[in-house]
Amino acid sequence: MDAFHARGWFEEPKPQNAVEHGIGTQNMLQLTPNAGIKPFSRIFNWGNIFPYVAQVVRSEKFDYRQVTEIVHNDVVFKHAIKQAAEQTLREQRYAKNGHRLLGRSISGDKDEEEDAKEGISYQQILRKQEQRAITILQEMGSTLNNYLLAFTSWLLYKLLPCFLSGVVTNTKQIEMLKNASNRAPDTPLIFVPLHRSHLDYIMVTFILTNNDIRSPLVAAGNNLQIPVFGSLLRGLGAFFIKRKIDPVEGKKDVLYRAALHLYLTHALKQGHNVEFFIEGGRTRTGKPCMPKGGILSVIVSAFMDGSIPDALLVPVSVNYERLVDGNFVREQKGEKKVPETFKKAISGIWKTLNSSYGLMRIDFNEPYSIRELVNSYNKIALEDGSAKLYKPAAKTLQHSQSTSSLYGTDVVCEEHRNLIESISRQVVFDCAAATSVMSTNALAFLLLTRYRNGADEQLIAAALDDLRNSLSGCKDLGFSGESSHIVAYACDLLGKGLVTRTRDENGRVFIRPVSTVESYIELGYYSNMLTPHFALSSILMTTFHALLPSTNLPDNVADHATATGVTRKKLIDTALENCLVYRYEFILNKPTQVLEQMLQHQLDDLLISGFLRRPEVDESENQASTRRFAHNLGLELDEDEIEANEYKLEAADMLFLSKETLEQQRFMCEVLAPFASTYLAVAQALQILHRSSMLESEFINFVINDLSNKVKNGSCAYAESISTDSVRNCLKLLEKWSVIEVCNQRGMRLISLNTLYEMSRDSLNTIVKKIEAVMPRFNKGHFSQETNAQ
Ligand SMILES: CCCCCCCCCCCCCCCC(=O)SCCNC(=O)CCNC(=O)[C@H](O)C(C)(C)COP(=O)(O)OP(=O)(O)OC[C@H]1O[C@@H](n2cnc3c(N)ncnc32)[C@H](O)[C@@H]1OP(=O)(O)O
Repeated sequence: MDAFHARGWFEEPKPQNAVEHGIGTQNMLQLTPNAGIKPFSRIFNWGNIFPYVAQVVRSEKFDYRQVTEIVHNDVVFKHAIKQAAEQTLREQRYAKNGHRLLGRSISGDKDEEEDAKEGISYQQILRKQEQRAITILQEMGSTLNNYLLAFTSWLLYKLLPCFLSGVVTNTKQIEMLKNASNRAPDTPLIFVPLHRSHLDYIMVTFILTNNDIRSPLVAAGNNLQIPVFGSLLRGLGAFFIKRKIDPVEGKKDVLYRAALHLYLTHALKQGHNVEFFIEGGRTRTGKPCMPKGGILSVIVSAFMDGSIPDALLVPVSVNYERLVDGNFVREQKGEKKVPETFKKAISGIWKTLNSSYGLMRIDFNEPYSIRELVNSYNKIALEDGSAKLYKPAAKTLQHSQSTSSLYGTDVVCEEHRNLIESISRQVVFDCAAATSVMSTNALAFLLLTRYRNGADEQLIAAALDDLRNSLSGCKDLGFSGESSHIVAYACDLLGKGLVTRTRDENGRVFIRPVSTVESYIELGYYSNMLTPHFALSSILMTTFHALLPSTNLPDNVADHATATGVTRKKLIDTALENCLVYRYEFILNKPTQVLEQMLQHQLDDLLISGFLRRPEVDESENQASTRRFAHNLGLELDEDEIEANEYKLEAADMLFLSKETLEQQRFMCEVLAPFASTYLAVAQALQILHRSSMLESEFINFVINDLSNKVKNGSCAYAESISTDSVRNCLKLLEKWSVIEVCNQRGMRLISLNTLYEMSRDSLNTIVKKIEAVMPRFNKGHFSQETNAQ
């Protein structure tokens, strides 16, 4: 194992500790930058003997101000309490009298008399709302303090090495953050990590604290408010929020919204850094989830209304060789999430301490300035001439509601929504793109896309070499060294539950995935880290094969070559449509990138790599472009000439199958095939909604059971297609396409077919066909010919 290198770490392999420092990266578990600093130069430096104690004692202490009191005294909060009381009063009157009395004023003497007769008291309601406001703030507020941070930090120095071989980060990135916070101390840092594990937020705070950067307040779901741990997290920076902000769909919880809005705004004003998980929870699939906009909208509003001069959004990428919190297989199979409890937390910690998870990699990416983001959004809006410009308020808004955030006007204006959505998609895209690929990601990806039935270790190592070549320059690799060693190392980390390694009588090692549904789903989690990177190529390859005419053309067809090719335009147009199928599954481009251009680039790359073939035309590229130019100008040509030219143009733009790379093409198609299978199963299941609506959860269970049966009887080749998350994403797509309607009845989501699809079976078949277009044609197309030939 000593030849294996985690990137930039194992320059001088040491058997006792697999991690070595490399250029630019550091193992944070071994770094105690403050330990060697003597407070008084003449005194004996005990820091050299107790480096961890010295580190935490000597690290910089900050003034972490409490903000609940400030929020409580804010006039806007008092106004929100009144608003909430009036809302309740109206509801109570409605419950007693129906809409007859809805128009009544809140506090006229006569109305109060009427209310008293019906047993309704506004003053009592107001007192209850005041009480509720205090409870909300108490439950929300963080009690971040230096002493608890220091003690926990010391404990982590001792405990983390028990189960992690290292926490790798780039020291330049830390320097960049320090400089940013020193240069503009009144500009808060907003850390936005993609969420994989509970260790994410622990490590972000640990690294910042130990590098003398202000620890952030972290938005934590209130399901983590469990005994003991809840208070600990609160003292370490957590401020608790409801995961679903409005308990009743369609009715805004104004008081809660105001509390969260004001808590965050005042925290930023008081100089706190903030961290939040923009996906709203840990990814269950290994690939990023679609972002949520609530917290970000408050931060942008704080800049807009002049509460803060700017804020720096720091996208944080986190990855693990082996996920510390176990896996999400149960949830993907449709079983309910087990709630967080004290017992579960303790047993989780115990299990973690007794296991080995390899390396954790954490990257603090280049920050975005909110000010700059808003400016560039405005620039685009100006060029477009369509959207409204966004301008920060001329002076601080102190007593009015925001017009653009959680607590504000009833409808958040569309421009603001677009701005927040663009920023959040940009951040998620960047975080995902900057996430380092770990050895386990690479191995799982190869096993699932190429060697589902297993392969010789040397073959997998050669495939890993290819993968590393194809990733070089565009993805950061969290490992280095000989591929055969990396494969063996990754197998060990994934463990016997996921992959088996057997040696035959000739001493050759054979590696294969364990063939259970659970192991495929878990391998899918590791593999999916790479899936977004190959998604566009996979869509292009799948679309190309779907568009290729039948393989059984008789040889006497007039122009065989043209008949077995696809025009570039047709390929791009159809691929664009297919990209839309995955709109809730992947963020395929940044808001600043044009998807069509990205597809064109990706297609050029596929051509360069020999996945597709260009025609061998009998004219030079120069001649072709002149012809194209003339065509575009619509120069005068006679009919025959036009026809001949168009034919030549089309022939020059044709793309053909490359028989030499069929195997690689198949691998590329395999990347998205499991998602396509899930989507197809959902589309096919829609018919059970005919003339009857169904609870969304029941429908999801139906699809998951259907997929499980298909996997069992072999009609679905991908056990990892059993994915509740992808079923949900597909339902969002169908809702967007107006195929289904989702309505909320007393907190339960009911789905039914829209009228058009209810009336006509043909329309439903069109949807099935539209989704079938993203299924690779392994059984009908050129791949099956290749298989037949073998
Ligand atoms: C030394 C060592 C120490 C170590 C030890 C450290 C430990 C230190 C702490 C531990 C800490 C634990 C941390 C755990 C990790 C989690 O617990 S992760 C889960 C919790 N965090 C999050 O969810 C953060 C991201 N989520 C959000 O921002 C969500 O929007 C919210 C705020 C939760 C609300 O979600 P929701 O109820 O689903 O509602 P959503 O559809 O998002 O919209 C709500 C409103 O936001 C606004 N909004 C939404 N989208 C937009 C938009 N695009 N534009 C404008 N406004 C928008 C609108 O006002 C919207 O209301 P409507 O106008 O639609 O009615």
